[in-house]
Amino acid sequence: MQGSLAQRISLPACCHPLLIHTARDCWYTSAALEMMELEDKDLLRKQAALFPLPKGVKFSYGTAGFRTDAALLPSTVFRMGVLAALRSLCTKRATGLMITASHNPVHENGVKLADPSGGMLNVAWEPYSDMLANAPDVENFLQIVEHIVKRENIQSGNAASGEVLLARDTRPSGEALVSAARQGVEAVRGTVAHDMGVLTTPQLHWVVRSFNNGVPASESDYFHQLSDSFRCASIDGDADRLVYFYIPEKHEDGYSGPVCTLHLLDGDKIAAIFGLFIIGQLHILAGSKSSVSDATTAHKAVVPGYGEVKFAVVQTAYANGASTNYIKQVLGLEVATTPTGVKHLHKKAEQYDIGIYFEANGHGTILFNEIFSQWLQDASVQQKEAEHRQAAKRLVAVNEMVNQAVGDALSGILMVEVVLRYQGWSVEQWDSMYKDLPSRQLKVKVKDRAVIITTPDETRVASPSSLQEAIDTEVGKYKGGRAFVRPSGTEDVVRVYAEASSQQSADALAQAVCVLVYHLAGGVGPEP
Ligand SMILES: CC(=O)N[C@H]1[C@@H](OP(=O)(O)O)O[C@H](CO)[C@@H](O)[C@@H]1O
Ligand SMILES: [Mg+2]
Repeated sequence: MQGSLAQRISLPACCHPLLIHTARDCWYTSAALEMMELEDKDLLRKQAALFPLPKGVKFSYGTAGFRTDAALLPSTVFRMGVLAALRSLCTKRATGLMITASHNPVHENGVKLADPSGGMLNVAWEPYSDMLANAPDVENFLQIVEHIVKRENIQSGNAASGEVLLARDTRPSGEALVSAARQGVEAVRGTVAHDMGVLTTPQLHWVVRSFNNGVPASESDYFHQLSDSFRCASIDGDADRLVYFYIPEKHEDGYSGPVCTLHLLDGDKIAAIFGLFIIGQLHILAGSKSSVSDATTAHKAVVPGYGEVKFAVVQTAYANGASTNYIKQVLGLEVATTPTGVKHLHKKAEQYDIGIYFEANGHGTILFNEIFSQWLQDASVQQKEAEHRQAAKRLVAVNEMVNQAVGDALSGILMVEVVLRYQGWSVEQWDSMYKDLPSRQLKVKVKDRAVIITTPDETRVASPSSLQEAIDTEVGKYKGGRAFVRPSGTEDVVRVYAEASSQQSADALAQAVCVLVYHLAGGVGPEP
């Protein structure tokens, strides 16, 4: 840029402010500018005098703000407080000021400004930052402020019309620097500062943007927005059970009973998506063209170099019938059934090369047997086709990620997220793999729950036989009905489970079976 400083500053106000940018090595000295109101100037002068420029230092706004040893920064931060206030008055919207030196040593600190949009300070204003930060004395500083006010046509007012949101990182120097920034903001008449405390830089930017958009803008609103944009996972008290859920946009199941807008993706659905992912990888390894929806060919995964991979999903009688159908018929997988309780499911799953087991209530994991694990490890390196090596690698990764000692909600979440990402699915798409049959689970108190003896798979009562006959008659009244009872292994009750084609029917069937248990197996207390 050619021309003397005097020439440059006498350019008309409409010229691009970047022209002034070249003046950063010189001090602004024009007296030709109109003065701010006397009282505004007095306040600024008084406050600015508290923050003298350290000797022999030259500041530069750099890529995204000033950054240096924290001890050198109070004057710069004060002045940036003033600039943030001017920018706010100019735009008639809130701006932001962040005190941070990011990853740099703790004795350093820095300041950067956020524009009303929530983005970085408008580059056209960066030259002002440099000029203000380097003004050698108070009078010079005031002249630059006057210049900005005039050039940007800033109307300072009596009413608080400017707002600056301040935040800092956790450095020990942060609090004092925020105080300097606040004094800078409030030295500009009509402007107030809001201290938002410790925030990350992007949080401060988000807060500024939200504030200006008139939406809730606190730190907790930030976290709510983040968490609300996920659908949710729920883990139980000791983190060995996992379910997902989401609230759909609109309630579409037509159920007229108690309002329930929550969609639950339970252990059955987790087993289904894990099954889908694993059979997909086995098909790749098998070089099979069959798709998961081609049940007739999908049944067996015969992998060259290994043979048939024994792969099954293990469930209990509580698995929703729709999940069992889906896993068998759509995924083409073997489904094995065991009595309730992880100890039974785990033992069964160990009988396969890969065994997925899940109880509907979210207990479950995936087991790989040792020989197959070793084969996968080798295959991930030795398979000729890159696609086959990749499929083996994915299974090796699953083998390492899942907790094979017992069901583990934390590793389960990671596994679900990985598979959703691999499939490119939302939680809603996952949910739509199949639609749960309406079901109801109830419990009945009896004198002695041990009077009920079930078949090994717990789906039928072996004794008293009159109870099973009565249940069969009741089930026969409901289209697609299924019901079973069993003594709980953890509570002093008999559990009743019913499924039917509508929620009303499932409720009615469960209720009717409760009454049968009460009468035929020594119910106590009032009739259910
Ligand atoms: C229907 C049901 O949810 N039963 C639960 C419950 O067993 P019961 O035997 O049904 O009380 O607690 C077990 C231990 O937590 C769990 O494994 C099982 O799934
Ligand atoms: Mg638990």
